[in-house]
Amino acid sequence: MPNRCIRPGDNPDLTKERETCTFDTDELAANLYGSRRNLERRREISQKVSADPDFADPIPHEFLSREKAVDATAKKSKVIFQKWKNLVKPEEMPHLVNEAVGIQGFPLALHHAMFLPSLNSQADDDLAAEILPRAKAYEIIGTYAQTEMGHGTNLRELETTATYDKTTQEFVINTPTRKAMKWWPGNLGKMSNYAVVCCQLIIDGKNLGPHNFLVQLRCEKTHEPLPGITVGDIGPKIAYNTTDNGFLALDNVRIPRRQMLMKHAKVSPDGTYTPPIHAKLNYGAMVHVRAHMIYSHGHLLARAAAVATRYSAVRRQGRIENGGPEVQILDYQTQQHRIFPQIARAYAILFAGQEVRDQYAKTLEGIANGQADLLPDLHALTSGLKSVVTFMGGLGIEQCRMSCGGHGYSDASGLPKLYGVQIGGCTYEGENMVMLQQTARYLMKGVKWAEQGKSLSPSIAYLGKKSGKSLIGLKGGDITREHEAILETLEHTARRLAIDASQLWEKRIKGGECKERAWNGVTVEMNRASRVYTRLFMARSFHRRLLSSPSSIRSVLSDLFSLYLHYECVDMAQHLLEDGHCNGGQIQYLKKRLYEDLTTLRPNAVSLVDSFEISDRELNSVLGRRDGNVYEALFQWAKQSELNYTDVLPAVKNYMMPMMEENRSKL
Ligand SMILES: CCCCC/C=C\C/C=C\C/C=C\C/C=C\C/C=C/C(=O)SCCNC(=O)CCNC(=O)[C@H](O)C(C)(C)COP(=O)(O)OP(=O)(O)OC[C@H]1O[C@@H](n2cnc3c(N)ncnc32)[C@H](O)[C@@H]1OP(=O)(O)O
Ligand SMILES: Cc1cc2nc3c(=O)[nH]c(=O)nc-3n(C[C@H](O)[C@H](O)[C@H](O)COP(=O)(O)OP(=O)(O)OC[C@H]3O[C@@H](n4cnc5c(N)ncnc54)[C@H](O)[C@@H]3O)c2cc1C
Repeated sequence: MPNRCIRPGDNPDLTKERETCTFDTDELAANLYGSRRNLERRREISQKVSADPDFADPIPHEFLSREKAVDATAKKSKVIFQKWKNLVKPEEMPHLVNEAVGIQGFPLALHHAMFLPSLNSQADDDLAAEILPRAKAYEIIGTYAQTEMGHGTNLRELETTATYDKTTQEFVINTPTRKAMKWWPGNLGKMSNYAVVCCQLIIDGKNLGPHNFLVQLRCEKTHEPLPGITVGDIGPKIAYNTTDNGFLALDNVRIPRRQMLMKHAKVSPDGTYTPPIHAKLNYGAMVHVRAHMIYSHGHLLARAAAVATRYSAVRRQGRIENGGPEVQILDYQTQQHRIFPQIARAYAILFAGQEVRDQYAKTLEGIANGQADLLPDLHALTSGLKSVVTFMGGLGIEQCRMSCGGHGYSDASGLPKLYGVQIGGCTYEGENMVMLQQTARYLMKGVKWAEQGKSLSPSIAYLGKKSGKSLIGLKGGDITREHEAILETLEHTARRLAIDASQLWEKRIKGGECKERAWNGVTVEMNRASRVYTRLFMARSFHRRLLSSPSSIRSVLSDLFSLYLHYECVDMAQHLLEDGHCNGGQIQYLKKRLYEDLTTLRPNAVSLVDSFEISDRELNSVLGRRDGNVYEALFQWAKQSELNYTDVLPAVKNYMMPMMEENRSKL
């Protein structure tokens, strides 16, 4: 079944790859994006962005200074949020932004990712009615300022205060120390004129913990900082350099009482405090991003896998047997072992990302109706997924980069930037080690509920099941039964690790340690349990997708799922072996199956990444271009380096030439 990416003039190796494809790449892409219509819209947006002169790049971003890159990004963002705003649906916006602007951030990133969601879910009706229409119409730009120079993880110790003044019915917002400055919030430095600022709420001298407040930072007319406000950019970073992550100090800035976000927690004019229905509803914007970043991080890995796979199909280097032409590097088993699991993981993450977004929407609906009972499960799942996916994605992108040899190290590959953006996710929205512990807290409760025979939510239902013997390798040639056997083994392992961690914790408590110190003595094991819980969820989610897929793509998805399961199990072999649930022979069997999967998937590798349906513009990689004509493109790309504007650089003229001249004259 030919892949529809084939076009005349393409690199012949890539064309051959696409001709040997065994499935309909459009069917898989439509399944990935939800429907044929969504796929068509995705293509339409890509084509229209490419054709819009307002989005044209005179030179690639990689060659721009930070200031110029920020400028170009702001210019394009204006086009998106004025000219294009009504041409796309909200759910198409992330694709439009990726396509038009790229992945390093843009002036309205935090406005969309956190400012609007905070206001939507936490502002009371009056404040929402006043501010939301203005924010949605982009009359103002906002961000989410929570992290401080001294505290990011431990929100209980944030130092910024909002002290209620009953006499004027105002909050006084203050930054008491240098390290209490807000530090890191995206788009805070230069773009935003408003922010949701997280402060300790103080009433009558009593600290009621972190709450959110809407604060105007800059004059709406001049954009100058308002009195009492010190604000700016924190400087260059590994990536996200078109984002103005910022600092902010507030010197006793007064805001009206109604600018506290009071949908859940409330302060009445006389200073009476009413707590929310769930203590952590103030943390809702973080759950929003965690729930959405899974999918977007899956897409980052998908891009890297697309670059590495296509490039490995056009790159020829060395021979496997003597004689004949040099081989495509994609034929080396080590190359397949590096790249194919990344393709499978990218699909797995995208599928899980879609499921968790749906779960988030349901939870939000419940909260709107006064029911927060789905929140703990969602918080545990998003915390685990955010941690596992960003780490897995970072490792995967780095594998893809290394698999492209020297050219992978060049910005022309697009891979270094992808890596920088991906690993940012290990830190933001809660450092991974910290978030895994949030998941572990929930697992520990789950273990107890299971012991007590209580009902368990779907994501931890496995904690209540009984383990049988692992049937890996004992299910004959039936792939469906093999998948089930592996999933059951993963369930056993996730359950066993959670129970072991719980017992280790209890043992320390019984030994005399307080709960918290005992916890710190077992967190490595706790986090291990959280990771396996998360990886089990991802495997189950992929399996659900496989079972519901149309027959036209069932076979290739099943091959991919097999590789995914075999790879994950070999990667986690230590956990499978530790309690004797699996034996060495079963791990050998899984490895053998994995190597078979590499061979099975080889003919479909290029087509599997074509089905990610990432346009050349969005991919932004000379090595990953759809037509595979990389060498000429590499030279054309390098010619644009600013060092090539002149043959003899001032740096050479001013320093190197005189040095050589002086040294020559000494002889
Ligand atoms: C154009 C359109 C674009 C659309 C874009 C949409 C999506 C965007 C996708 C990508 C984003 C792109 C760009 C954005 C890039 C970067 C943005 C980054 C932003 C930030 O980083 S914001 C700052 C984030 N900061 C953190 O995450 C801090 C981490 N720390 C914490 O969360 C907490 O301090 C803590 C670790 C959870 C501890 O808090 P604490 O109050 O001490 O609580 P505990 O005692 O540990 O727990 C008590 C109890 O509460 C439960 N809990 C904790 N948190 C939550 C929560 N958020 N929700 C629900 N429940 C929660 C916890 O489980 C405990 O429960 P128990 O039952 O066990 O008691
Ligand atoms: C690209 C980027 C964008 C960001 N955007 C925003 C934004 O828009 N708004 C905003 O408010 N913030 C933002 N942040 C800040 C980010 O949310 C914090 O950096 C993050 O929550 C981690 O907090 P921290 O920096 O205080 O790290 P720390 O907590 O100091 O972590 C340092 C180390 O200590 C460990 N550690 C800390 N506490 C524990 C614990 N309890 N148990 C075990 N280990 C622990 C961590 O695991 C880590 O290894 C952004 C950060 C980045 C990198």
